[in-house]
Amino acid sequence: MLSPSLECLRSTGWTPWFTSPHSRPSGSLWRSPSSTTRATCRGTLTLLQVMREAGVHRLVYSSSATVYGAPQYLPADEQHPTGAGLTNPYGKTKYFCEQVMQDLAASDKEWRLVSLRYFNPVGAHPSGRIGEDPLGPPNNLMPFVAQVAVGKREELSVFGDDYNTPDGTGVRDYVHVVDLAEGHVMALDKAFSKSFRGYASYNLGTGRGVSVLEMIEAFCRASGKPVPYRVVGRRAGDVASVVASCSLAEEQLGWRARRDLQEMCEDAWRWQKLHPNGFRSCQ
Ligand SMILES: O=c1ccn([C@@H]2O[C@H](COP(=O)(O)OP(=O)(O)O[C@H]3O[C@H](CO)[C@H](O)[C@H](O)[C@H]3O)[C@@H](O)[C@H]2O)c(=O)[nH]1
Repeated sequence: MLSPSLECLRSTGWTPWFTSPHSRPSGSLWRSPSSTTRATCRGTLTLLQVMREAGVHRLVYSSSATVYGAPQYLPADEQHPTGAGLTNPYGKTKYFCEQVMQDLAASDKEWRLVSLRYFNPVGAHPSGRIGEDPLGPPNNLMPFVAQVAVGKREELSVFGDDYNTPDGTGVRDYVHVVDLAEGHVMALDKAFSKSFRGYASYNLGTGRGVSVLEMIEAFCRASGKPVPYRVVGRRAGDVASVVASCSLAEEQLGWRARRDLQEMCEDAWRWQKLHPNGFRSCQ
């Protein structure tokens, strides 16, 4: 099983490797906890093992703000405790993988491991040619809102309006996928910088909290379409608010999110409008 990957790593020589965040389950964060654990943990452990065998020691890792669980303070910086009070199995797997990488870096000075803690990636490429194409009903907020706006779904279920937030709905730190992509380029520079060894994690967000209702409003403005919604009960594993402090990424990677909520909605809408059936519309 390891040989093709090993060959691939050897042939690319020094190229660092990313792990995909796609090990996130497509349904609820609680669905199939064993397959989530298998995909995230086994995938990461296998990759690290193959990298070591191939003599490749640089990695930019896709982690998640879920490692902070229900945050004890906001905005959450990288010093915020991780692993305590994790609210779903996905968060536990990301926490575990971060711990493994820290141990690895402590045991062998060759490693240069950069973990990026994504907050809530949304939006699409501004060309409208690359976007999110969930299989089945979207689990995440923005793709669901986009599918309601384009008429594929009747209404959005808002999961709870009794949180301790300004309008009672969940608050998240949404970050444009192109900003996120740029963060990876900066992280690569870090992994290759002469002064860096070991392990480091960085938050990638905007530092701005947006509620579910604010997101609906912004999307209606960007699309010119109505987004009917109905408030239902809370979703298991959700927390009230998660907002990033991104000053470490700015200081050490030179990265800062530059795109605002309106741009996130406009780009997501362009993709959705041009490709109502996702990549199947491209054929
Ligand atoms: O149909 C929906 C979907 C979501 N929400 C609400 O919208 C907010 C955002 O929910 P998402 O599912 O879009 O995102 P999460 O915050 O649950 O999870 C995301 O952020 C996490 C970090 O905080 C992880 O990175 C995870 O992989 C990523 O999907 C939450 O308040 C949620 O309750 C709804 O009201 N209705």
